Amino acid sequence: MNQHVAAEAGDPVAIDPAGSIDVVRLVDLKRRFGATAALDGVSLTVKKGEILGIIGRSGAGKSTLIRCLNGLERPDSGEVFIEGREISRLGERELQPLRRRIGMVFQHFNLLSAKTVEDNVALPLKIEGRPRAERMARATELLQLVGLSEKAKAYPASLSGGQKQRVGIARALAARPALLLSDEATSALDPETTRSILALLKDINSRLGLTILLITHEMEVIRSIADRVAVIDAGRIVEEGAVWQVFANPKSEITRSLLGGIRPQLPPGIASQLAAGEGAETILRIDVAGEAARGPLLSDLSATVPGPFRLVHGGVDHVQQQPVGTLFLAIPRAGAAQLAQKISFLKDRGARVEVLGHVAGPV
Ligand SMILES: Nc1ncnc2c1ncn2[C@@H]1O[C@H](COP(=O)(O)OP(=O)(O)OP(=O)(O)O)[C@@H](O)[C@H]1O
Repeated sequence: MNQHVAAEAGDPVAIDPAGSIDVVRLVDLKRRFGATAALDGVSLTVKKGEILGIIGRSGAGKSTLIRCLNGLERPDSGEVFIEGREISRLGERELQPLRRRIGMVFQHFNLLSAKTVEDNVALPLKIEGRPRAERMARATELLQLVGLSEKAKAYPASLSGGQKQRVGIARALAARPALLLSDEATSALDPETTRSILALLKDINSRLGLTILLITHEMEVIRSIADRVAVIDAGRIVEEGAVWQVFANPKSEITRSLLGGIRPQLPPGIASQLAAGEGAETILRIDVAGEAARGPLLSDLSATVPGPFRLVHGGVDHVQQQPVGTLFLAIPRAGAAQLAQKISFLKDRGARVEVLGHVAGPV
């Protein structure tokens, strides 16, 4: 049963019946456009202080989700709680103070070209009617935070893309939001600038405890700074979890495909030779993560189970300080008798093992 409290604007706003203190909680959100289900029952939470990444391909429903979050779109059904308050059925007047709890960072920065950097940063406070001295003091503080103090009097046209995005981040923080919503904030930037902007977001998250919702179509962005990831496809959350666990063990095809570019894959030249049945070598894929990846897996395999094997491709990556490895081994026919033993040894050590097939000759 919903209780009611007075919102800042003075109108009744339903508070989360679950008594949740999550910054965002979406419950079974649905929104159709004709025959298209842009959101088809999305439920998720963003906890205070965490960085949640939402990833999906074009058309997955990310923009519709953002518009429901900031009240620009009304869901057909379901609930949107921001800091425990249900916002999806509020009018414009009631929405305004709640909307200020979300600071937005955009792909194309959306800075005002006729205003200086410091005036851009202070804009949300001007809209709130704060006095100029307070606005400028906050802009100075924020420009220092994002490393752009010397550009306070510059105009956006004189800034690089990365500097513009730093201004965008500073502006998003001006009104001390509960949530920073980053909508493809690094998609227009080169890889090095992307890394520096992501490092800045992570730094702000750690230093200020700021909650961040990252919307992206790039797994590399998720990998760099998110704590948790939710994968959206055709309006549904198809997978959700700690980033390193989703990297280590993706459950859905779409997640595997989004990871494709940054997780080791069997080189196409070898993959194209794979066949079922007999061959000179059997190719195994071994996925191992966390504790299981910390031990001397291959040397123990060699010492415990007789018969040769060869490392064909792969490596160990680190995601959220956890090792996440994928190795491709070739077992020559001479070692085929011990293949089952090798597989069960690896599985006992917590690895996932898949026989990909056989190749006619050494690859
Ligand atoms: N106003 C609208 N009218 C009709 N269809 C819409 C509308 N908004 C979104 N859609 C459809 O809903 C689906 C989800 O769209 P949405 O823009 O939310 O996806 P997205 O993940 O943000 O994609 P992109 O990354 O390309 O921006 C798509 O099939 C889209 O065509």
